[in-house]
Amino acid sequence: MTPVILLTGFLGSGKTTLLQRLLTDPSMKGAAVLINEFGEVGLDHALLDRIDDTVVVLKSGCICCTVRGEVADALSNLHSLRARGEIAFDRVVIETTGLADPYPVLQTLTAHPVLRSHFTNGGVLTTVDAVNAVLQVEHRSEAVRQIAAADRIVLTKTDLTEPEMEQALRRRLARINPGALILTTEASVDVILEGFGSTAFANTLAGEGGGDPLCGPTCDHAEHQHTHHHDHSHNRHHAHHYDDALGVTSFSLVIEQEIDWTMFGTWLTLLLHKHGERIFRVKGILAIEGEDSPIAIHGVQHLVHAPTHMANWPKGPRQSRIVFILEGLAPDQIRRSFTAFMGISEARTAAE
Ligand SMILES: Nc1nc2c(ncn2[C@@H]2O[C@H](COP(=O)(O)OP(=O)(O)OP(=O)(O)O)[C@@H](O)[C@H]2O)c(=O)[nH]1
Repeated sequence: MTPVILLTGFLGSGKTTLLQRLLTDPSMKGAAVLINEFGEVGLDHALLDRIDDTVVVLKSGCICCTVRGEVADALSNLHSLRARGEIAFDRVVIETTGLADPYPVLQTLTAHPVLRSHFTNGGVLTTVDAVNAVLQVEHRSEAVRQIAAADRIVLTKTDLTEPEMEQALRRRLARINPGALILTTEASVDVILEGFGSTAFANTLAGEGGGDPLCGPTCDHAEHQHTHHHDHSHNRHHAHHYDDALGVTSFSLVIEQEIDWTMFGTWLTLLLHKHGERIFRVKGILAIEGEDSPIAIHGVQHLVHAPTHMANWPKGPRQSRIVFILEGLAPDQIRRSFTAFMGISEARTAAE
C-alpha cells in the first residue's frame, strides 16, 4: 500500500512553500506529487522546481471542487505507470487548492474500488496562516474543515505575528481539532513529517474511519459532497468564474505590456489595504520593465508578501498574469483600477 499525504490549507497559507521544503527531505525523494492547481497561471507548479513524470498538475478549473474524479484518475494512472516499470514512487503527496474540502479526497482513497487496494491515507497536513487565520476561520467554512481534517497543523507566518496572537490562535485551533499536533514552519522537515506517510501511521488512521467530523451521524456524505460541489455555475462564457454557493469570484488579469515595478507595488498595496478583507488571494507572474526573468508576487487578504525572482518563464507567452480570488468585488473594478493607476490601456480579464 502506498501512503498518500494530503497537504491542505486555506488560500495563500503556505502549502506550496511547505511542499518545496518537504520535497528536499531524503524521505520524500521517492514521492509522487499531485498539485490541484487553480487557474491558468500555473504558479505553484512553476515554483516547485521539480518537473518530471511524478509531478502531476490537476487543473480543476474550479477553486472549490476537489475534482475527486481527477484525483482518482491521476492516482490510477500513476499506479499503472509504476506497474509497467515506467516510473517509481513510494508515496504520494496531494496539494489541494486553498478552497478545497479535504474530505472527498480522503473518501476517494477509502471508497474507490481500485485505489483502495493500492493507496492508503498517509496523513493530513494542514497549513494555517497565523496572520489571516482568525478572519478565515470566522468567515470560511472550508478553512474550518481543513483544520478539522488535520493530523498535523503547520502554523505559517509566525515570523509576522506577535506571540500573544499565536497563542490565541493555537487555542482556537485546539478547540476545532484537539487531536492535531500543532507545529510551526520553524520545525524541521524531519519533525513535520515524523511518522507521516509510513504504513504504521496509516494503520493508526485506519481505525478512525476517515469520517467527516463536520457531518452529522446521518449525513449521506456522498450526496452531501455532490450537492456541495455542483450547486454552482461553471459558466465558461464569462470572463470570470462565479461560484454561487461560496460567493467567490475568480479571474485573472492578463497584461501584455511590461510593468513598472514601483507603480505596481504601490497599486497592490493600496488595493489590499482598501479591499483586503474581500481579496482572499492574489498571485501572479509579472513581466517587469528591465527584468529578463519573471517576478512572482503573492498577496493574502491585507498582506503583501515579498516578491521572488523565478528562474525562467513557464511555457506559454511572456505576459503578466495575475490571479485574483475574491468576494463581492467585480473583476472589471479591479481591471479599471489597475489600468487607471498604472497608465496601461490594455489589460484584459480572463476566465479561471
Ligand atoms: N513570512 C512568511 N511568508 C510565508 C510563510 N509561508 C509562506 N509564506 C509566503 O506566503 C505566500 C503564499 O505562499 P504559498 O506557498 O504560495 O501559499 P499556498 O497555500 O500554496 O497558496 P495557494 O496555492 O494560492 O492557496 C508566498 O509569498 C510565501 O513566500 C512563512 O512562514 N512566513
